[in-house]
Amino acid sequence: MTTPLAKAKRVVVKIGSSLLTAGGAGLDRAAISDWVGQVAALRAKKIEVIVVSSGAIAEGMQRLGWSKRPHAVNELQAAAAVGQMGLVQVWESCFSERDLHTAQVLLTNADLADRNRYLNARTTLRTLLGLGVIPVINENDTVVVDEIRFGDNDTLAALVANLIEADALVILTDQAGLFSADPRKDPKATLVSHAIAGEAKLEAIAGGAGSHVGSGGMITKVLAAKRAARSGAHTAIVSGREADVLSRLFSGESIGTLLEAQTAPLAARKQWLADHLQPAGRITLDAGAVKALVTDRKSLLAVGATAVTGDFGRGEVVSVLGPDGREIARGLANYGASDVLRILRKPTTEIEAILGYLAEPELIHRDNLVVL
Ligand SMILES: Nc1ncnc2c1ncn2[C@@H]1O[C@H](COP(=O)(O)OP(=O)(O)O)[C@@H](O)[C@H]1O
Ligand SMILES: N[C@@H](CCC(=O)OP(=O)(O)O)C(=O)O
Repeated sequence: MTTPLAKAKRVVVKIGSSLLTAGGAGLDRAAISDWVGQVAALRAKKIEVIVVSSGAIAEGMQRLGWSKRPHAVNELQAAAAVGQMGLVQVWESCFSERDLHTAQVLLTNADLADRNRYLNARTTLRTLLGLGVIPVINENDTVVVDEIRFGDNDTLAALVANLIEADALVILTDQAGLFSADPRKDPKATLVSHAIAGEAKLEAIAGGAGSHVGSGGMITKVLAAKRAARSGAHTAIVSGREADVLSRLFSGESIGTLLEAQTAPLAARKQWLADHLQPAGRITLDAGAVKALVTDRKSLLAVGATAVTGDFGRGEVVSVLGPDGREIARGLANYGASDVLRILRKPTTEIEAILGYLAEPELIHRDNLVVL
């Protein structure tokens, strides 16, 4: 039986730090050259590939002679800046040996959180793919501080899969896949070969932190699969050391863990909303408004909003909370925070008299709202 990956036409391949640097010992050029050969074979089969490559910090540490990963953000940033040079040099030279062009794309959370920059990134990546170039993406570590970093590239890779509407996300790591428990700690752990992305039990078994070289561990991979599934992408978590791993995966062979996407793809706009990592504010609703949004699939009206926090402007993404404070939806606010405050609990017919204008009858229109 072949897996759904046999039909993939556009894929994101994420390679973790521990693999790329052979556990922290410096970039593993032979391994990179081998993956590049496999990517070239996929391209020859007309499969578009984007690589998300970690390893800048690990390579930077190696170059600077640091044996322990620093905690200070400025040191991590310095190591990333040093290491990124080595990382792209190796990717570039390995791809050019196979007559393929590469492009370095460094992204931050803020780039994907801003609609304009998100659209720019999407257009650029699509253009590169159209030109037959292999984009090599990493987080732009030097310009982000801890609170706004992705920190692990699993999340970034999932967002890239959403961004370009990939059919599949492959996460190459140092384990054979997702196990029933951390195999470093539990020798009896068994491989989960197939599951539905987003199943709650996956998060429970992936709880442990990662290796000392990588940062996310399995939990970020399982969450990345959930995120990727929102735009219909299946995720494979698999050992990068498996021979011909990419070629075999995309021939439909079952290797490692396949976390299948079941949900129909959301419209691109809604997907962007769902992936917004840092909404600019929060609007709390009463129970009636929660029902209108979740059950009746309606727009949000001011009459059902009871509180607002944050300093957002019209058109910005806000998080929508139920009376218990749990996030239930995200959407684009039709009014800025200070105006929302003035029209809380007010019927639509009173908005113009209170604010002196009526931007839209709804606080958030259904088309700009995604229930989580
Ligand atoms: N249930 C699990 N199955 C497999 N690996 C697990 C699990 N829970 C925790 N891990 C750990 O996650 C590590 C992989 O994460 P990480 O070190 O961040 O890798 P990468 O650099 O590839 O992102 C594994 O080496 C393993 O020790
Ligand atoms: N942007 C960072 C990646 C951080 C990281 O450790 O990611 P990962 O190994 O995928 O868990 C780097 O290049 O070092």
